[in-house]
Amino acid sequence: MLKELRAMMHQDIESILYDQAAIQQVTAKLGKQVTADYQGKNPLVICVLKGAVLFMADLVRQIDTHLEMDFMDVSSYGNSTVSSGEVKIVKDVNTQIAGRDVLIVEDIVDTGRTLHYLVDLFKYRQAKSVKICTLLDKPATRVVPVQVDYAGFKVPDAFLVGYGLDYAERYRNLPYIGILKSAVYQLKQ
Ligand SMILES: O=P(O)(O)OC[C@H]1O[C@H](OP(=O)(O)OP(=O)(O)O)[C@H](O)[C@@H]1O
Ligand SMILES: Nc1nc2[nH]cnc2c(=O)[nH]1
Repeated sequence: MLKELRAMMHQDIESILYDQAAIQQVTAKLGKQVTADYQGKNPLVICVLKGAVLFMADLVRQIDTHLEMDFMDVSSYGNSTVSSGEVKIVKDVNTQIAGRDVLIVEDIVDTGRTLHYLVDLFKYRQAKSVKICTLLDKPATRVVPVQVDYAGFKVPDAFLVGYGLDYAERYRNLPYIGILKSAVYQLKQ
């Protein structure tokens, strides 16, 4: 049953960009960089739900310093492949931000709106520092500027799913990252 569902989801994928091995390799590299930069700092590592949850789980296991974790749920795409332009907080963090070294963990930076909003928010809350670690960076579609401190892969201008990334809440559980066939969403938008 699980295999059949996986095969059905796979039929909607145009091509696989990064398989599990590639994701694991780049995550280990990012973990080493973060480890080196945050020695003795006890960073507050904030996962941006829902897309970044798988990356966060793998990344923190590659970071070799004390750290704290928190989770923020923000959304701007709904069931569309196009940003609504409005970032909505669905769930805020529970931790006091003032004085903390904040590391935001994202699955993808696309228009940059989500991260621009979050960086401003954490600076307003007087974080000591705010940095961004994203698995995927799509620079061609940037609308607002964002300084990405750690990036796994630079990706082309295509709608990606898998390994946490969804279309209409589907495909997050694919173990790889692929380009979604446009036929899947063209009729629905
Ligand atoms: O750079 P941007 O254009 O703002 O896009 C990036 C954001 O879009 C996705 O989240 P989405 O709003 O789809 O919510 P989700 O993580 O719950 O899927 C992704 O997880 C990022 O948070
Ligand atoms: N699933 C998914 N969500 C996104 N949010 C911003 N860009 C993307 C993308 O390419 N795929």
